[in-house]
Parts: sequence; structure tokens; C-alpha cells
Amino acid sequence: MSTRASARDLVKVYGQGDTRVRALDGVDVDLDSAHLTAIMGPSGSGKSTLMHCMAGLDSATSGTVVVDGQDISRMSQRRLTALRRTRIGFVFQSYNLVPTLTAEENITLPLDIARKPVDREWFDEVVGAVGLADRLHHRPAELSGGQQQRVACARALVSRPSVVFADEPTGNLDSHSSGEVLAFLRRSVDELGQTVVMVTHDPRAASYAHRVLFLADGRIAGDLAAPSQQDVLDALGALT
Ligand SMILES: Nc1ncnc2c1ncn2[C@@H]1O[C@H](COP(=O)(O)OP(=O)(O)OP(=O)(O)O)[C@@H](O)[C@H]1O
Repeated sequence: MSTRASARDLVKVYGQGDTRVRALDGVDVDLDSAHLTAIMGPSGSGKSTLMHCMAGLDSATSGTVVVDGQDISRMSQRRLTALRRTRIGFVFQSYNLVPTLTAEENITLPLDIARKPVDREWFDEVVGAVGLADRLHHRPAELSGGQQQRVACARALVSRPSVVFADEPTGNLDSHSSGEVLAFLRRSVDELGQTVVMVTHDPRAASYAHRVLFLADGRIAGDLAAPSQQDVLDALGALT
């Protein structure tokens, strides 16, 4: 199975002296191609730190991160920015859409900024899969939270990135909208062949994943394939 992103012996230390925190303490991860991977763990276990280091949003103290075959730990800021724009997709808890732009303009924004052409066939496929074809000319304020997050998912996928990193993508959504967003993230993997990793606190969200990694105290503490909600709850219970 091919790997889209990997981390080796990843260490991230914040602060110094008394306030020193070892947020990541030697993490090894391989994110499999065309898989939806969930990352779970208690508050403060290092989930966001791992995600930010693997997505090139933050630099690790030591260790290696390879994305799309490129070692981002040793990359210049300029190359890293270019890689982030075109090879990595992001979905955040707060949708981070530009309020003055339509859904369509928001979706194509990363490509417009990178001055890359929009592949209309892929755009239509992504918009169709996300169920937004009749909402493309609406602005974010005219869309529900779930629809806004689906726009954000489409924006993350429009450049056909190597990996999509989603940080609590359903954290602000009710259960119905969460279901829609999770179903889309899963479909983007199963039908469009994308690779998605998401941090979540929600066992139901994690049960949509092909694989769930558990972090505790900055280390990998568990790894389950296609778990049920109950499997996830049991694994979390054993960690806390
Ligand atoms: N910028 C920072 N400066 C100092 N310490 C930090 C910083 N960011 C995170 N930490 C610390 O690193 C550890 C891991 O934090 P991180 O946010 O990765 O955990 P998390 O598992 O995502 O938590 P949560 O589920 O609460 O979002 C925590 O002890 C946190 O306090």
C-alpha cells in the first residue's frame, strides 16, 4: 500500500524550562493513500500538533516529515508554501470561507492564488460529490453550517491534493450536518481516490474512517482498522 505522508521519530517541544512541554515524543506515522484516517486522543495528547507538523503549518523540533515524496522538514519556506497551496488541502473547524466570495469563488480560491488553472471536469466531480451544484452562486452567509463546511471540503480537494488534513471538521456542526460532511469525506476517498486525515473527538466521526490512530502524551497509543463507534469508545476509555 502506498503512503502519502509519513512522520519518523517526530518530536515537538514547546517552551523552555518549567513551561517546557513535549507535545510530540517520537511519533512514527504512515498515512496510507486513498484512506480516511482519524486521529483521536485525550485533550492535550498532541493531535493538533501532529497534524500541523505533518501539514507543514508548524515545524517539528526533530524528526522527519515526508509529504508526496518530499521531505518537508528540510524545505525552504518558499517551497513549503508552494507545496501547501497545491499538494495539501486543509479543512478547519471554523470553515474559514471568504464572506464576500460565492461558494464557487471560495472553492477555486487556492488555485487562483497559486495562478493554476481550474480543471473543470474535476471541479464538477468534486462539486457533484459534495452536493453543492445548485449552491455555487450563494455566499457563505446564505448557506447552512453544513453547506459551508462542504464548500470548505470542496476547496480543500479542488487542487487534487496529495493529502487533505481536516482539524475537527465536524466540531461546529449538528449531528445531521456532521453526517453529511463525514459521508462526503469518506466518498472523496472511496470514489475520488483522495487521501484524508482528520482529527476528531467524536467516536461517531471516527467510525467513518478506515483507520483510527490514538495519541496519548505525544505518542501513538493505539491503531484500529475500521473500528465501530463502540471499539473507538473502548479504546479511548483505555487511554484515559
Ligand atoms: N503554541 C504552544 N505553546 C506551548 N504549548 C503548546 C502550544 N501548542 C500546544 N501546546 C501544548 O502541547 C500539548 C499538545 O497540544 P495539542 O494542541 O497538540 O493537543 P490536542 O491533542 O490537539 O488537544 P485538544 O484535543 O485539546 O485540541 C499540550 O500540552 C499543549 O498545551
